[in-house]
Amino acid sequence: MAQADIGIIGGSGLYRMDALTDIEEVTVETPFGEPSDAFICGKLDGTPVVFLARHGRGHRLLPTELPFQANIYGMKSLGVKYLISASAVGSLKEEVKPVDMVIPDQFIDRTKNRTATFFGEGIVAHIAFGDPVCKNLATVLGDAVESLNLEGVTLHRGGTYVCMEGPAFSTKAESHLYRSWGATVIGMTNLTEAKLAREAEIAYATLAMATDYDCWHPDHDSVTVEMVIGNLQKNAVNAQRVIQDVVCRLTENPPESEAHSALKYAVFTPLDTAPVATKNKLKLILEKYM
Ligand SMILES: CSC[C@H]1O[C@H](OP(=O)(O)O)[C@H](O)[C@@H]1O
Ligand SMILES: Nc1ncnc2[nH]cnc12
Repeated sequence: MAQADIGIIGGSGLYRMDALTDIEEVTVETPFGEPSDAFICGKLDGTPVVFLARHGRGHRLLPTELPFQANIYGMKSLGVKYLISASAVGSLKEEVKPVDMVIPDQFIDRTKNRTATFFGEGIVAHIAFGDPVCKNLATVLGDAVESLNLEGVTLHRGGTYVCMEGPAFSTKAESHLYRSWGATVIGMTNLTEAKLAREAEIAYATLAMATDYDCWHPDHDSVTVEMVIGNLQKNAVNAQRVIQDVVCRLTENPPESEAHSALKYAVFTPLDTAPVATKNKLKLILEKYM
């Protein structure tokens, strides 16, 4: 099976990477069910990468329906060590305008209906998640954005991403509440992915691209899909340029990441007495500690 150190998950609007060459579609079977779509393995300027359309090609899956565990497990099984998420978000701050890019360094969990761990069934682990994003990967991502000087795009390094369940957008009361908490952007996917990536010891960072001002903004009564789609295409073009640049930087200088040893002190259950079936299910993730 193809292997790559770098994975890319494309969110709303980003369903393919135009610059990929030597493409091979890989279907991965996982103990956590079917991933969102086939993994698109290929090369970006000569570097092997894996791309996955988060909602599937054709955008078929609701945020709640996303097979987060299978997607991250699939990336792990393809050898991914650095995972970049490209995502559409609503802006919760005046200064973050639509088409701006934010590289969040924190998340607030407002999800209600999804599984955000690989563990359970006899094996307990608690990963550290105080810094949920890989700082070094986020720095490389920010440097890539900065170097490109994209027209009309301001980069915001750091910020808090509220992850809501969806699929409906927020009420005004919720949107104002999140602003009062000092949050920067809102989306429906990245916190769940970041947790699972950390459990799988994959460094994770998000390129969040604003599509709208959510519903708090006095000039916008409600968020509409029309509003979001208007900016998605521009964001998808920009995201591809950023990703190409990031891949080049990661190839030249792969950063260290604390995520790569996240499980070292996280597993509470003695593995020698843990259920064999669960050990087998988690072998890919726990192998180096067994
Ligand atoms: C199409 S607007 C709402 C949708 O867009 C974002 O998806 P993603 O994070 O995959 O880019 C947001 O989280 C919602 O799922
Ligand atoms: N306003 C918003 N709320 C949640 N997810 C979003 N994705 C894009 N815009 C969003």
